[in-house]
Amino acid sequence: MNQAIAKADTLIEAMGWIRRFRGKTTVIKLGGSLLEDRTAMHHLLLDVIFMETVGLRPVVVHGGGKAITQAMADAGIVAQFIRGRRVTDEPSLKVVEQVLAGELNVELTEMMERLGGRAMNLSPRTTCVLHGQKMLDPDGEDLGFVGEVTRVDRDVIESLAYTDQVPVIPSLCYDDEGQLYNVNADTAAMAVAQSLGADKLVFLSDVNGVRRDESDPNSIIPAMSAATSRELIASGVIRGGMIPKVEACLETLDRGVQKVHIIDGRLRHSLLLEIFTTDGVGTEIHA
Ligand SMILES: Nc1ncnc2c1ncn2[C@@H]1O[C@H](COP(=O)(O)OP(=O)(O)O)[C@@H](O)[C@H]1O
Ligand SMILES: CC(=O)N[C@@H](CCC(=O)OP(=O)(O)O)C(=O)O
Repeated sequence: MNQAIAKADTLIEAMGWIRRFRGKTTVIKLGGSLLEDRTAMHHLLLDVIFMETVGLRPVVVHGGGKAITQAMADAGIVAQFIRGRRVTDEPSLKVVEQVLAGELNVELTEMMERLGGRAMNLSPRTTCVLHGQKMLDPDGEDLGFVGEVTRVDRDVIESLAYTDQVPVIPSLCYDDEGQLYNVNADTAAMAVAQSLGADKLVFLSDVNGVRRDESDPNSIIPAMSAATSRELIASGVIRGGMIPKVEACLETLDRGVQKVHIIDGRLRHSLLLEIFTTDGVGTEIHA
C-alpha cells in the first residue's frame, strides 16, 4: 500500500512539471557517439516519446560523426577535422549524406515508431528543413562542403506537433543553388532551437559533461559561465568534438536563452531527469 501511495505521489509531483512545460519546445541533440549504443538509444527514445505523449514538444536533431568516420574508413577515405569540424570534399560528402540521411535518420524514425511513438524524418531525402550556405572558417581554413544553417522551415517543424509527430532532423543543409552541405550537428541543433524559440536545448553525448580533465569523469564541471567556457576552449581543456558543442551553447546564450545543458545520454532517463527535476545532470552553461 505504501508503495502505491509513493507511486501516486510521484505522479502528482510529475504533474506539476508537465503543466509547467506543456506546449513548450525542447530541442534534443543526439550525438553520434551515443547513436552507437543501441540500449542507450532505446531508453532515450522512450523518454522522447514520453515527452511528446504528455504534451511537450520535443524536436530531435542528430549527428553521426562516429558512423561517418567508420564509413569513410571503409571507403578508404581518411577523416580530417579542424576545430571539431570534418573537412568535407565531394567523396566525403557522399558518405556523410548516405550515413546521416540514408541510414541514421531512417533508423531513428523507425525505432521511435517501433517503440510506440510517432516520428517524421525531415531530411534532404524527404523534406529538407535546413537551408544555409558554405561555412567560412574564422581561421581562414577551407573546410570544403561544410555548411552553416541560415534559415529553418519553422512552419513545417511546428505543424508536426499538431499531428503528434516528433520531427527527426539530420545535420545537412541545402544552399539556394541546391548544393548540399555537411553541418556540424551541434551547430544545426542550435539553429533549430533559435528558429523555434525553444525553451530548452539539450545536448546528449557519451560523456557526463564538460570535464577539467577529459579522461577523468570525476572532474566534471556542473555549471560554468560563458567566460569560463571561452577560457577552457582557449587553454585546450575543451577540445575536439566538445568545441562546436560548447560554441553552440555560447551562441545560443548570446541570443537570449538562459541555460543550455550538455548531459550524458547513456545515463538512464537523463533527459527526463534534466527536464522534470531540479537536480541537474551534466554541465549547465549559463550567461
Ligand atoms: N573537456 C572535455 N570534457 C569532456 N569531453 C571532452 C572534453 N574535451 C574534448 N572532449 C571530447 O568531446 C567528445 C564529445 O564530442 P563528440 O565526440 O563530437 O560527441 P557527440 O558525437 O556526442 O557530438 C567526448 O567524447 C570527449 O572525447
Ligand atoms: C561539419 C561536421 O563536422 N559535420 C559532422 C556532422 C555529424 C556530427 O556532427 O555528428 P556528431 O554529433 O556525432 O559530432 C561530421 O561530419 O561529423
